[in-house]
Amino acid sequence: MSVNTWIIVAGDPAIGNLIDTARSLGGSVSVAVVGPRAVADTVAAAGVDKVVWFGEPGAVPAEAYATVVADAVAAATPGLVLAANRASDRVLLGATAARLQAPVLAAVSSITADGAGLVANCSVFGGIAEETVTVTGPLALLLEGGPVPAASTTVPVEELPATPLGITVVETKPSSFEQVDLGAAPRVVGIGRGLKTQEDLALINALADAAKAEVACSRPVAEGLDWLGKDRYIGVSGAHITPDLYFAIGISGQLQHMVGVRGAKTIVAINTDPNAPVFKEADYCLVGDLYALVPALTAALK
Ligand SMILES: Cc1cc2nc3c(=O)[nH]c(=O)nc-3n(C[C@H](O)[C@H](O)[C@H](O)COP(=O)(O)OP(=O)(O)OC[C@H]3O[C@@H](n4cnc5c(N)ncnc54)[C@H](O)[C@@H]3O)c2cc1C
Repeated sequence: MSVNTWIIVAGDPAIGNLIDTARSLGGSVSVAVVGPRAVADTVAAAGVDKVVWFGEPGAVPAEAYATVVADAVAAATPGLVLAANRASDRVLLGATAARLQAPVLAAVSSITADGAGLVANCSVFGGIAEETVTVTGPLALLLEGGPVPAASTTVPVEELPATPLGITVVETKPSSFEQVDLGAAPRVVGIGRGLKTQEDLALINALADAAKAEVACSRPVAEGLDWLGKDRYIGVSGAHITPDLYFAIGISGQLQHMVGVRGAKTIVAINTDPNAPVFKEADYCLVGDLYALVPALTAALK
């Protein structure tokens, strides 16, 4: 059984993982885009079959398009609707699922189609257990976005006239931390409580620059120590990432952290404790002091 899928995008075209998931089910892959035209153009070149775009949003937040997106996607009667696990995307997916009377699942590790419907494996209790569910009607899934793929073909962007709901952005103030979308990063350097001072983040930033990576952290570094923004911590209550390469540096590797990096293709861990749990899940285990190993790695990468 093949399944026709719609992907909903609210301003961030990082949907590589969603396209792979949709393609694995064999049906058509269509995308509904809310946001600037450039986002629709990027998605149209990412290896999908159809892209619809709801026009320039101006000062209107993506959430204002919830009903028009829900109506357009529901009219196509998809078997599956996907969105990346980001704030605005979640709102649009929820509205569409309600319109389709479809259940919404999050933390899904795999999805397949059999003769009767869809079968999803979902991680539950913070990754301690996995639940298998079957769904006979349409289904909506929240997944990690993944880097946007570059495909060889581009499809035309179809513009749909849309009247958004009455919400307007009147002011935007930047937070004191630089925002980051870890889900779209191909390489991530994660730092934990093995770092002694905030000033020592300079070592981590230098490695990230050399590796062309984003900097992330364990939860205590962002909540408690407050050395990095809360959008930079990874784990069950933080970001779930799917990079090609993840460095776990001075991170013990507790379950609550590791469930956020299980989608990483390669994990390199640095820890002074040879029995640190992180080494059970790492592909490359460097037992040693981060203050010696990180500068050495940075120099080697340069
Ligand atoms: C409900 C709940 C939700 C949670 N959600 C999250 C979450 O989403 N994300 C998350 O990260 N955590 C989460 N936690 C916290 C989690 O359980 C761990 O406490 C946390 O991940 C530990 O962070 P850490 O590895 O940085 O620190 P630690 O566990 O203190 O580990 C520090 C590590 O650094 C090593 N080290 C020390 N010095 C050096 C050195 N010089 N060189 C190299 N290595 C060194 C140590 O050997 C140690 O392994 C959650 C906890 C709860 C209860």
